[in-house]
Amino acid sequence: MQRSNVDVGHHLTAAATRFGFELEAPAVDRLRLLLGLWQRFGRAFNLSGASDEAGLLGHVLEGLQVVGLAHKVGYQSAQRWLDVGSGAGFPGLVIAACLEVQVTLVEPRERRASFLDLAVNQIGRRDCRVLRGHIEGASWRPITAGETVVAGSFDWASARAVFAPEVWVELGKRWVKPGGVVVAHVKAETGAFHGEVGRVDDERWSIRGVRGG
Ligand SMILES: C[S@@+](CC[C@H](N)C(=O)[O-])C[C@H]1O[C@@H](n2cnc3c(N)ncnc32)[C@H](O)[C@@H]1O
Repeated sequence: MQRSNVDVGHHLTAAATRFGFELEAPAVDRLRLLLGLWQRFGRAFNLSGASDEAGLLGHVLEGLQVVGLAHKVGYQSAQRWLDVGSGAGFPGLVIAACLEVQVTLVEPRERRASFLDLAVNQIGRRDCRVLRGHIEGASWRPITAGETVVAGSFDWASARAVFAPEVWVELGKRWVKPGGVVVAHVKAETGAFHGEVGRVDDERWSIRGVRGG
């Protein structure tokens, strides 16, 4: 079923309210723009997963849970956020659309990284950057020479569907500063992680924040 723009905006703002924050009009506009880009370019850039609006909205809503966690735990503008294995931009592009944090989106695959570049520019977030390469433990293996990313330098780190959650929580702690927060996506029934500082739940997925040492 095709929703009107009004419906989509209402759906997004209602979800944000459910996740404990107010989604402002510029963020709604950016998310609408992104939904258009995912639908238009999904096939050409080989972005895996849903390309219909209902499926995409599911991914966006899970990203809004992450934004809700950032509000709940307490983020500050201009903080540095690392999103590993962004793929089509989940949750990295949703974060860039909603929060005034500097997002570094890491994605090894060329066409996906090109799409992320395009999308970051289209939503007017040129302060965010897209890097092609792999995160391996606390090491960075670049594909594009000269691009660096330094372990222990981020305030927040997320990775959805890239590593097993318990592996990611330990790995992510190496990428955040002391006191930084690692964001994990887990099934709702998963027990609390050691050092967990907040969670935002929906029916299927639970987003957890774990404080780095
Ligand atoms: C299953 S997709 C998930 C994409 C997105 N996070 C999402 O939830 O839709 C995993 C992505 O992680 C990337 N990836 C895999 N291993 C990686 C690594 N070691 N460092 C950075 N990215 C990685 C892949 O290229 C792929 O785009």
